[in-house]
Amino acid sequence: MIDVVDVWKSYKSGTRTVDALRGLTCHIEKGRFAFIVGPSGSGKSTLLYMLGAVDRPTRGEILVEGRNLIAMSEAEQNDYRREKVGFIFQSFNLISNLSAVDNVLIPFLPRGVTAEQRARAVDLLTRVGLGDRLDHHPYQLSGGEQQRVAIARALVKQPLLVLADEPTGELDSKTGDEIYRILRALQESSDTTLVVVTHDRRFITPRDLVLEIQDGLLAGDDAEPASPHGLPSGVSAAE
Ligand SMILES: Nc1ncnc2c1ncn2[C@@H]1O[C@H](COP(=O)(O)OP(=O)(O)OP(=O)(O)O)[C@@H](O)[C@H]1O
Repeated sequence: MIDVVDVWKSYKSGTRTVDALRGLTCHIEKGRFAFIVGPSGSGKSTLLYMLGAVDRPTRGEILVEGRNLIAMSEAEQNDYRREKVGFIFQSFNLISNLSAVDNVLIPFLPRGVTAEQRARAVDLLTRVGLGDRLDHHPYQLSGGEQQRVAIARALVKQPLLVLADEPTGELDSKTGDEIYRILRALQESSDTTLVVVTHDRRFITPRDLVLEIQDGLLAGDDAEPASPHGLPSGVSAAE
């Protein structure tokens, strides 16, 4: 479902160029729980945001269900992000003057919310354990509860892909466990593909895909030319 082929991302800062990704190739099957791990500065978030068409690679291809994100126009990329991708951020990014249910409905606000969409938002909030907090505002919710609202918001449009950047980074470890339990339950009950950047490997199970990044490449790919074919050696999938 997702094919990343020989992707480079270079940032210019002053006279220096930083190659955040250096010809990275990987494959993520539909419905997988995939973790992007690796040292700080290795390119994890850069890869995640490329998958969400938040930014364009300098070179390479990113195919999502056969469509090349890089060849899309700005308008097509906006549609892709709006319709196909749910984002979960470390800092929740809720709107403070909206209730929990209205925060979940944010993706639909520009075009008007239907009764079916509202019902889906209420159902998702109930499934993440916030059925009795629908009208609470973010300041009335704990960090873990706010992240649960953000998870419901990411899933309400039934996206193809959910991208999470350190979703438990601002939470204590017990709350973090709870967030991963919820993410996993929601992911297993749908065919959504979930890609999570994390420093915390506690949540990885043998069923998950682990993309280990080092220096802008999958670990182990350093000595090899990036190839659009074959299984990159940094991919481990214990199935
Ligand atoms: N907008 C930017 N401009 C210049 N350099 C950038 C930019 N974004 C990222 N970089 C650089 O690209 C490299 C990879 O950054 P990235 O954020 O993807 O790493 P990361 O693995 O997610 O790190 P962390 O775990 O610390 O969040 C780093 O050297 C970073 O400084």
